[in-house]
Amino acid sequence: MIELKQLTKNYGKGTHMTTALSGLNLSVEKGEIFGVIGHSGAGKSTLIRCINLLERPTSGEVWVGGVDLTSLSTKSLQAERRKIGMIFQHFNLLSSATVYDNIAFPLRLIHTSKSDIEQKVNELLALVGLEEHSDKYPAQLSGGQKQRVGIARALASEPEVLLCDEATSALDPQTTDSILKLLLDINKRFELTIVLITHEMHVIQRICDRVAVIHAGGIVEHGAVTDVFLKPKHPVTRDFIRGELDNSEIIREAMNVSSPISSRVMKVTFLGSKTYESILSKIVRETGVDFAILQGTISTIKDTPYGQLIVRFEGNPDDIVITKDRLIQQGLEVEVMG
Ligand SMILES: Nc1ncnc2c1ncn2[C@@H]1O[C@H](COP(=O)(O)OP(=O)(O)OP(=O)(O)O)[C@@H](O)[C@H]1O
Repeated sequence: MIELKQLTKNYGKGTHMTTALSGLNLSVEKGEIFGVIGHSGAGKSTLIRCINLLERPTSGEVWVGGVDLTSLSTKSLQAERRKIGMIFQHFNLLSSATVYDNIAFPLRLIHTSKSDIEQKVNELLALVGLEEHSDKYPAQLSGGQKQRVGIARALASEPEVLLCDEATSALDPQTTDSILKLLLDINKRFELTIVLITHEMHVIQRICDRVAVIHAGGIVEHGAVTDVFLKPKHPVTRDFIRGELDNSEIIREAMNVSSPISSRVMKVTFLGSKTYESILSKIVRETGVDFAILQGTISTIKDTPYGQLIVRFEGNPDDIVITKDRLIQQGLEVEVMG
């Protein structure tokens, strides 16, 4: 659906030049929710603004729905842009227009009839749960309500792609959750492809199918959220996950515990239905190894349950190896940490 090829964006010239994106490649499938995460200054905003050419790349190609946007005339680009909606961190609503008129705005631009506008805006108001607020002005709304208007406005021209530029960063956790639920709902209902940028891993964990980690203008790691989240490879990814699954301190302490018999610390990861099975207890009963759980998390990544335990196994060294092998045979991920 979206393909970015060798995308480079430089701001300024000569000694004042900043390279925001450097030969970046990225591919987003139709109907998925794709997250891009990165620290401040990594190039997230530049990247998302290049997808609808709000920012024109210095070089490279931007393919959306089989069309290279960088090759189009201004008029053709305007038509293609209608297929791409966008929402913003600070909502970007027209402050002097009512909720109704904000949502109607893109439809008036393309000369939609008054009755069609009325029907469409009412549908969208119901979709985002703002039927009661259509005559209010943005200043009379909460942050979450403003973002709902932003979403309704973005959907008015029935786009195939929705770009979300830090759409929940200005909202409190509860409101963030309700907006993320709404995005999930419209993704399913309209098979809408969603690309979002964020610096918050929990946003990715909650709704994204795949994720790319951006650092210094390039993608350093990408894949299914379950893979990237549970088996991070790049230091920047590990950095983001540290807040969610921090186990460095507890492992350091566990290493210092002196034990009369041999012991190994392992990270055991369960995914999907295995999260709820009693695999660990069955295996240690057979191998005769004891264990202490040093840390444990059970949560979900989008709809997929997962569990991650940091376990110290104690016993005969051969039996500990057999325990590890059996866990792997049962389809669990095991990483020996020390
Ligand atoms: N209009 C501009 N002129 C000059 N430099 C810019 C411009 N916009 C962005 N940059 C620079 O490009 C780099 C990437 O910025 P960008 O805003 O894309 O990063 P970001 O990951 O979105 O950061 P943040 O999360 O802080 O918004 C930064 O070094 C930034 O200073």
